[in-house]
Amino acid sequence: MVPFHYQNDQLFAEQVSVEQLANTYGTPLYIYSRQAIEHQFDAYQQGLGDHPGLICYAVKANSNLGVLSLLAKRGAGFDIVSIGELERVLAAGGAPEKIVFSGVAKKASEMRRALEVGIHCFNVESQAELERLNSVAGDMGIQAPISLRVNPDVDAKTHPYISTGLKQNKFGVDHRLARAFYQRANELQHIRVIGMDCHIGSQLLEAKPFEDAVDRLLTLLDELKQDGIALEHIDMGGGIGVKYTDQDIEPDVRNYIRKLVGHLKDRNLALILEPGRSIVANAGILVTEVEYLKDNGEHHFGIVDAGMNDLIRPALYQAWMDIVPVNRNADGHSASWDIVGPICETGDFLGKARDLSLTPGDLLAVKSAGAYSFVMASNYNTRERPAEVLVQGDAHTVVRQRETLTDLWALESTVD
Ligand SMILES: Cc1ncc(COP(=O)(O)O)c(C=O)c1O
Ligand SMILES: N[C@@H](CCCC[NH3+])C(=O)O
Repeated sequence: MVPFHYQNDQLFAEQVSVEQLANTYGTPLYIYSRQAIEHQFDAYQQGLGDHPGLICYAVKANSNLGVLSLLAKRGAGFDIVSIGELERVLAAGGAPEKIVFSGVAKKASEMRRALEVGIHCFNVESQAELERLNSVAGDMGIQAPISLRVNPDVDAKTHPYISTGLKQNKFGVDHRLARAFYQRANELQHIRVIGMDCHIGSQLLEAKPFEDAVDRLLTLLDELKQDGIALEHIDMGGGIGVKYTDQDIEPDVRNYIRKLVGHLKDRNLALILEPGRSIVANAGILVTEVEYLKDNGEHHFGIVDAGMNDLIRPALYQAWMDIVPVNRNADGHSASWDIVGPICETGDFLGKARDLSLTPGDLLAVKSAGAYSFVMASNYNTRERPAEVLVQGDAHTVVRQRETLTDLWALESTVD
């Protein structure tokens, strides 16, 4: 599935010209391909096959209602980390009983709402959270279904900011303390223990860390059996990486899941997964227009109308994201360009040293911008966040309008 491709040197999103979309909706502009999202989600379902389980899309990766609603229609469950994400999923038509709730800082009000709507399970991340949940569920006279997020202390070999399964990370409960945690949870009147969870990090390109984590969890499951605690599911989180650079080899989703399912054979355990990036990253691009070219003899700057406020991954994680011309035929000045934005920060770049041929007015597309891109955008420098458009075949729909300037200060007031 190649959602973005060239026809006569013009970039297309499915069957729609990207230039046409930019002319219609303006830039900067996020464009998503519906087929690409569905294709990736289907790969997860196919990997699962007949094995009981649930693919809970990690809402944080791209929480646009259009994206959530198409996944809900496809049968997806959802992994959420806040009441905001919960309400978004419900607003998009997601089924509450297919929601798992992760996150280290759940408030009592968030727990109450999640219990009220009847989510599938809380991925509890600490002893203190467990006690709070027991008390909230107790006040409501019900039981809260839980899974413990185990921190298996394995090195996911990814950027340190997006590694989550090491003992120095704030996530989950140390695997050495997990058995005692389960024993305690099992004694609590308003807790129903149903699963075991882990999520070791994001943008993982190797299978080994996942395998180490599965081994740790299965050992723990066997110990729990000895304690008379039988679980219904194991949740291996998200984390499968995507190809950003030519050196990246993207893991095969179906094979990965089939392998996982193989580990669970004869164990009577459903498999839950929480993929985010691998479902949406390559289904999106950010389109930006070149405003100015600037050259000091040593450095060539292509100054574009999208900045770190629109797409922060390069600035925050030194992430490399491919930048391509929308019109490959454009006659421009060829050089090794730093593609920089309008924000007053030196770290405001989308890419450095990119061999491109540029003229002011050209359109560029930043690829793999469907995940952790618009969701991390801000209004820094009082800039409206971009519009988001979903393409399906030759049709296109605005799934989020561009903000207007007055939106930006609508909640503020002046003083005398
Ligand atoms: C608990 C949890 N589940 C799932 C995900 C989704 O991860 P990814 O987008 O790498 O698939 C994340 C983000 O890293 C997460 O924190
Ligand atoms: N925001 C990160 C991923 C974070 C994963 C969330 N646990 C990125 O852009 O790569």
